[in-house]
Amino acid sequence: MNAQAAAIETVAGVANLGKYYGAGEQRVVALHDVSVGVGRGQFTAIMGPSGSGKSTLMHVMAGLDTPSAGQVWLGGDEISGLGDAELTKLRRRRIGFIFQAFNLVPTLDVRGNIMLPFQLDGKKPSLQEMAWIDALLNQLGLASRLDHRPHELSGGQQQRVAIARALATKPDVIFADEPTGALDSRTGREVLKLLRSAVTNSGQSIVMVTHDPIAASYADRIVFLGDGQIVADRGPMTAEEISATMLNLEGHAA
Ligand SMILES: Nc1ncnc2c1ncn2[C@@H]1O[C@H](COP(=O)(O)OP(=O)(O)OP(=O)(O)O)[C@@H](O)[C@H]1O
Repeated sequence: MNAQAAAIETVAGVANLGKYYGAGEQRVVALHDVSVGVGRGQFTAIMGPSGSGKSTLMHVMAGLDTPSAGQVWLGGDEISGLGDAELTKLRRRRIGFIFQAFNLVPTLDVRGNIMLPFQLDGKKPSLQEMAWIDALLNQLGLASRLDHRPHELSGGQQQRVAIARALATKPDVIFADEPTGALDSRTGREVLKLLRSAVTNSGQSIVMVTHDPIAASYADRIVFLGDGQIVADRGPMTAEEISATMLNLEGHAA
């Protein structure tokens, strides 16, 4: 893949990415020569067996970790080579995160958690941004919970707060790491529908790491990793087709 072309057509991408840990006998190749671009306004799932490099790829794409080799792009900007301070600013302004464990601030209520990205960036939301946040709160069924702290909410409600927080700033891309991993299957499906709707109805770009075939079946595209490399890159698939592909990959790895 041509890195420059990827930068023009994609909202986030990596070119010839390598991530290595340790040296000599201890050397672990987490990712080797991975090139992939994530489409703007698309829901992309990253799947693969345990240890295949999913989290590492997500962390490097999101500027949470630095590459050992290759380039990383966010929109038209190369972010590989940026220092910690610049990466922190970039993550605050241009990237949203949704984690398996929700990662809400326990001492802040729902409103405080959703406003956090603005606060950390030292700015007040504009009137337009406030209107968008109000619409999100209504859509996510959180309007009557604004004064509640995370421990007063169910897991599904907490994840909805995390989704609202991620969507509030309309980031270039949202990275979701096993967003349904801590939820029962019914609540998990509700969360997946919300993510799907953010892509379909609001044009948000989402990259989701998961090993749940049902979660990945909500995506427009599924990138399969095996042993630190991309082994398949597909359009939408059913959960059954995804399970079969995973079994095949795990069979090869065994
Ligand atoms: N800090 C580290 N030091 C050494 N090796 C690491 C480190 N982080 C990850 N690895 C190794 O890199 C490889 C990829 O790990 P990664 O966590 O990206 O996989 P994964 O596909 O997300 O796995 P899982 O589904 O189990 O979370 C694994 O072999 C892992 O042991």
